[in-house]
Amino acid sequence: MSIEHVPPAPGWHRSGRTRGPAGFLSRHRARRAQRDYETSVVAFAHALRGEFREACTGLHICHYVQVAAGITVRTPRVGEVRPGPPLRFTVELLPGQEPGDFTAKQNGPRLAHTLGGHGLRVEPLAGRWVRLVVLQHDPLRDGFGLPSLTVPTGAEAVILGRTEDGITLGHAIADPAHLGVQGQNGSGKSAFCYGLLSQLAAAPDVLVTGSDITGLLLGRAWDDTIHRPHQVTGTHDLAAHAVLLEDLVAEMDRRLTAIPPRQDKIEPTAETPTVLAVLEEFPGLLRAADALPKPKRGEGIPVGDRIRTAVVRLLSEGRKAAFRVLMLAQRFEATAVGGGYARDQFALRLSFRVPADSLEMLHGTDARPLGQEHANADPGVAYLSGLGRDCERIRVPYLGDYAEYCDRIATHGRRAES
Ligand SMILES: Nc1ncnc2c1ncn2[C@@H]1O[C@H](COP(=O)(O)OP(=O)(O)OP(=O)(O)O)[C@@H](O)[C@H]1O
Repeated sequence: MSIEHVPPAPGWHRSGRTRGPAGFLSRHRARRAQRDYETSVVAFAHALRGEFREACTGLHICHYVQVAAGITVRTPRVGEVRPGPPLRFTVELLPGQEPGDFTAKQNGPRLAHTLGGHGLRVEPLAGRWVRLVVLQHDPLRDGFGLPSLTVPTGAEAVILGRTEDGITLGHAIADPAHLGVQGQNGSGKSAFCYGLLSQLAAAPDVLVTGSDITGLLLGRAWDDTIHRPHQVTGTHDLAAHAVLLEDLVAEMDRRLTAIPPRQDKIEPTAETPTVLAVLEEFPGLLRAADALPKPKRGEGIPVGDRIRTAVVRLLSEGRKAAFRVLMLAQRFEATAVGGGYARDQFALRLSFRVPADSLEMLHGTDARPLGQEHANADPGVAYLSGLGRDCERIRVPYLGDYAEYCDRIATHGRRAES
């Protein structure tokens, strides 16, 4: 059985006022409707307490207490109940319990299903009290569009996605984290990056630079913007990718030596922007560069090695110089992304649909239980580690088709001041 609260009749308000014409009869009806409503809320709260208690017992979110008559079960006490939607109620944790106990080990969806919802969000309140919010929909299943918005500065958070408990997550590119994104063909990596870059395109203290052998994420869409001269695309001149990355390393070194006294990092400004180095399909770039004829001994360094060295330096030393790397790959295998050391530098990691072993490779053993399920994830559903949160699945926003991305960059992309 699940519980349901029937909302009051249209025109009625909790305050007791109605929207109808004034007069004795309507006041009488309003008072009666209010009484009915209050009675229904009390009955609903009573039913909810019973269901919640049973669910907690079933899931062992309870204490077993030995009394003279045998063993009795104590469950967290329910306080205020608001029928919603969404249904929310406060709960006092038992000694030794944590807010996370309600969502650990699949407890969240199980509790929510008992209470007639889809998922559960836990919001810590004061002391031992928490608020439980029963979500009606599956936030991962419901896509959400990305409005045409941009951030005014890299210090402001761009929208990353929506969690299973319905919270919208953001991330400021000025925060010291490199981003690693993996996913099979068609899993939604590019669409995610279209959304991310379009939100950053106008910020005066962000420069979107990088290498893109496909020429779709960077390149033509950015023509006429201030970012475009700092982007290299295509496979016709692979050495140009190495040159760009080496130039970025030189700029990083210049910044590191110019850090003002008593500071240990560069504060991004319009003159010294956060440099977002996008590496679209990086393993593909390395493969293509490694396939070039090797220079003879003493005649220079192979292009692939130059790219690897530059990227490892950006990853390991770039954070303090306001350099951020956004690397995309179908699979974050150490050899494919410049080594295990390079892979370890990504503080923020997102996996779109990938086989279970790839998921574990990037996110560690914590991700193992979700491996099979995530291997069949819909496009736009990603597994996320980082941001100081537990690993979780999110639905990333969808801006629309590629033409929409081009339009947004053309509209918002920062231009040189004339
Ligand atoms: N967030 C999303 N919400 C809904 N649908 C999405 C989302 N992201 C992607 N899609 C759908 O999935 C399709 C493939 O997405 P996308 O091109 O971004 O995948 P990809 O991982 O970049 O693949 P490839 O490696 O081939 O470029 C899109 O055309 C779109 O229809």
